Amino acid sequence: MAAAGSGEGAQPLRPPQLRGIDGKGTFTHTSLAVRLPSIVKELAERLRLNAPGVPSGVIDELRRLADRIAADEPLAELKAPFNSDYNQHLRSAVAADAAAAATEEATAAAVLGGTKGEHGSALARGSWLSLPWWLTEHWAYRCILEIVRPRCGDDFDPFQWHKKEATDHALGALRADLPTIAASGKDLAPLIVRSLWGNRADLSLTAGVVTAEHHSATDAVLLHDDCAAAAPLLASARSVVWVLDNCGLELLVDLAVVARLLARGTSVALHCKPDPVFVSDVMPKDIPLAIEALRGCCKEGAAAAATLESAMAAGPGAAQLSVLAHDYYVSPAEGIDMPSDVRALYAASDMVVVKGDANYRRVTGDRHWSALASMAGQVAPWAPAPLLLLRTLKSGTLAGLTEAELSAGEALGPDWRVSGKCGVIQLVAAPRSE
Ligand SMILES: O=P(O)(O)OC[C@@]1(O)O[C@H](CO)[C@@H](O)[C@@H]1O
Repeated sequence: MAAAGSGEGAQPLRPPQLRGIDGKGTFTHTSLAVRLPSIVKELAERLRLNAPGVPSGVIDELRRLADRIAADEPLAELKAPFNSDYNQHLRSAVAADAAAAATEEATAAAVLGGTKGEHGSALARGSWLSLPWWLTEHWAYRCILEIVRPRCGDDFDPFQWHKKEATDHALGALRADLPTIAASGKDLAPLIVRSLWGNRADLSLTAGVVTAEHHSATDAVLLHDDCAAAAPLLASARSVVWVLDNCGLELLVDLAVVARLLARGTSVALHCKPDPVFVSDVMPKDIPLAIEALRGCCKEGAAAAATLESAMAAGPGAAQLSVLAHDYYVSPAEGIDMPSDVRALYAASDMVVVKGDANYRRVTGDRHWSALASMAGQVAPWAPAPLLLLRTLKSGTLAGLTEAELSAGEALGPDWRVSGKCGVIQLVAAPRSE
């Protein structure tokens, strides 16, 4: 087990983070070597076709970025002032890997009589595949911003066409869902389950191509279900932080569910990304657009939109809706290292709903936990409030399962952890520290 990344000495030991060099054939390797370059290439192509105002130099640079990732080049420090905080993450990771590589090399040399340790020398590369995936994936989106912002403007969202398309595609499924969501009663379990499966419809899984394939949950497998404990806790919550994930069906369903919470008197703070990342992740400007889509969808959508808007304007004493975009959510920081202001907001709420795969990876630190590791005891004992993790499995990190759940997952075939077919509803209720 490796020591905690940037944490202080008192932190418990944690397993290593996922990396492309975990091996050919691993999802992490394929995701970095193939999928990420295709996301960037697809973006370049979309901008060429959809955004005539985007200079051709931007398109060319995006293509070159895709090639650099595919060629597993070493990461270079970012240059734009808005990216300056990120370089510290890179420097720490490179320094930690250089130290680990030196140890591995020495061990391999001693054990193998002078032969170099392959993993050790790979670790020392400081490249897309060798550095922690959690860092390199964020890095790719910072590089994209560094290419587009100077020439397209600070507010330019290169994924705006993806997001619009995902929203348009979602309307049919949404129309079918909204009456059920609007008619939900005291038991919030069905709303929790609906919000979970909204996370299947995600664009980075399909490398930026919008499909309707994941809009239905009929073939989905709920591997771990803490609804029985989570639903009453959510029902009694006075204030909830809701960490959003993707635009499209997921955001639309989540807003409809949030409208139900507001109608019950629960205040909700929506937390989202300040910058465009992971293709379709929600930024503040996407929320009014989603509310408009809800309004135009059907009468239940219009009612939800009205509830959301009046809660945004509500004063003290009424259920309020607020939106916060925080840099934490676009940084490669792990949950254990969350900034103190985010920690305080979590601690002041009765529950934090954490949506999706990437936000789950942040909670686990994107580490190689045993799937049987205890969420509250080992993975996230630092949680300042009960966390409700609603995640479809689209990447390797996983914890908090029972032996039976692990066997059930394994019985589904080799890609059960990454295919988006399985979901988990996990309540992480570590003892509160007050
Ligand atoms: O957070 P989401 O939208 O659920 O999923 C995002 C994500 O799954 O997309 C890729 C899919 O494998 C991963 O890099 C990343 O974690």
